[in-house]
Amino acid sequence: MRVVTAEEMRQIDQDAMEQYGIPGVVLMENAGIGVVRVIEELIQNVRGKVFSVLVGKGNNGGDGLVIARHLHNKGAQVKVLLMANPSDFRGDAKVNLNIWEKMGQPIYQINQTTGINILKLALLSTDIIVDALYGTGFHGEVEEKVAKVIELVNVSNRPIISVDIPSGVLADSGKVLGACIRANHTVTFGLPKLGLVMEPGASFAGEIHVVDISLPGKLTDLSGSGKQLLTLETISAWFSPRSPEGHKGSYGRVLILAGSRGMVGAARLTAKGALRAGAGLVTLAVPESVQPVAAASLDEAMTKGLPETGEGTFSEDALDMLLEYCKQADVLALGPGITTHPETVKLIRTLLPKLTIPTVIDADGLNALSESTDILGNTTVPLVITPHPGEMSRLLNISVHEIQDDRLNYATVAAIEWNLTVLLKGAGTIVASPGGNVYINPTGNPGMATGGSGDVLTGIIAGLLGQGLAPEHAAAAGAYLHGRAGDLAVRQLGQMSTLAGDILKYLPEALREVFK
Ligand SMILES: NC(=O)C1=CN([C@@H]2O[C@H](COP(=O)(O)OP(=O)(O)OC[C@H]3O[C@@H](n4cnc5c(N)ncnc54)[C@H](O)[C@@H]3O)[C@@H](O)[C@H]2O)[C@@H](O)CC1
Ligand SMILES: [K+]
Repeated sequence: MRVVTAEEMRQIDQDAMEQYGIPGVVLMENAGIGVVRVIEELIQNVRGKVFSVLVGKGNNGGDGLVIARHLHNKGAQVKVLLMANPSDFRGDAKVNLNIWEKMGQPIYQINQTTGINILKLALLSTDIIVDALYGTGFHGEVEEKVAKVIELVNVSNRPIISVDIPSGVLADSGKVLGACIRANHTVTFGLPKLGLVMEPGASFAGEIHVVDISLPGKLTDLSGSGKQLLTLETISAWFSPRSPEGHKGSYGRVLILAGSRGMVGAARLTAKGALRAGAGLVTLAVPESVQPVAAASLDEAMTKGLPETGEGTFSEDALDMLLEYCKQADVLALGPGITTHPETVKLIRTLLPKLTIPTVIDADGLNALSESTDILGNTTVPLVITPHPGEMSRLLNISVHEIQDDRLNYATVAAIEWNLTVLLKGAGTIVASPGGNVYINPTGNPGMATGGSGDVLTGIIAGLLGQGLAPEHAAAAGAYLHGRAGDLAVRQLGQMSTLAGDILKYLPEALREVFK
């Protein structure tokens, strides 16, 4: 599903008005009706219920006034609480304020000194709160007066429905710089805004409902490159059912370069990730002394032992054998558990320019390249890199804080600069393609922050690449399925006890949903 910035949404609204002649007041009417419809789906009958509608001076407040009118017409008792002076209203919002006034309905101004007491009283007898203070036009931080209102609303213990976006969330980033409405539901118009799918905005938004406000499909369609929220529907379109004539060679021969003495588990988890994701054949290459251990509990994969250093990590001498194995594989995944031993680092740096097959690079595979990222940009094969913010910080040579502050931008810039697919881990994993596409993943939970979880993801992506998914689709579907499997695992096992191996166990269930 396409997601947009405030500016993109404003442009779409403007095009609807100017190119198609749809009056703004019609869009606002549709928006308000859309919210009321969602409310009716949630509580069936609004008759007799008491609503407090918080109204700001912009168009978001205008939507609030349409909502107030329709709720009133349906028999609800509605209190309009204005966080502005009536003289501040303009355009379509002013039209709707005038209608409300002409209906003889009361307006309570809560922007005055006595406002807080009026609000407290109103909230006491309120069943449901509608938040139409700020929408996509909001910038910066709410002022102190508004912050007090928001705090009262948040502790009122009443269900809160936010209009378009919770007031206080920045529409383009999901950032919350001060006070912010914590909604149970957010009804957003036309297309979801980025701030609703990126943290912390996503957590403030509660359940998201996207309603149609009659914007022409041509304006909202996802054409060319763009930003998408990953949904089951999105990723399902990238998979096709297996042909009855398929054999193991049809589903990809995946070679995995992973592990070291003391980190054999990382290698096995990667191999199992690829297998569970449907790879036809998996070969796991590990330092030679740990090969028996790697093979011991990995019935379905082949293993190879490669020359190693005294510390049990891959040595430079592994290069020729590795290149030979690559000739018999369709995809390579490298990095989990390989350490940053200087010889192993050299091996990775020498290997990269010689690669002949699509490759997924993770963990210490990325750390090996952090001082020579030019190698990444100079490979001739499709690459998918899967850094967590720490690895990304080493690659880009900027702080983790800076990366986390602008995740989408850094992932996009790196993907274009190095001409590869970037999967930036963390809450709301981002996948950016070299062509400028961006996918935001909504699945996953903090229970997945456990050793080995990333190794499983690397394996899944390699497995999907082997089955012919385009690199950006393999990375995006991999992130979605990995997160979904983690969500299913946590449902059974809880956030504290879920292990990486459990993500593997629930992956089949996540994949089954794709083929339902
Ligand atoms: N034609 C359109 O553009 C449509 C817009 N719609 C609604 O309009 C909203 C956008 O409306 P607006 O652009 O008027 O803006 P908003 O209503 O989101 O913003 C409210 C007002 O707050 C001001 N403001 C921004 N940051 C502030 C801060 N930190 N402290 C105090 N005041 C601040 C803005 O200048 C603006 O006047 C959407 O979110 C949506 O709800 C819908 O009615 C559908 C159609
Ligand atoms: K709002």
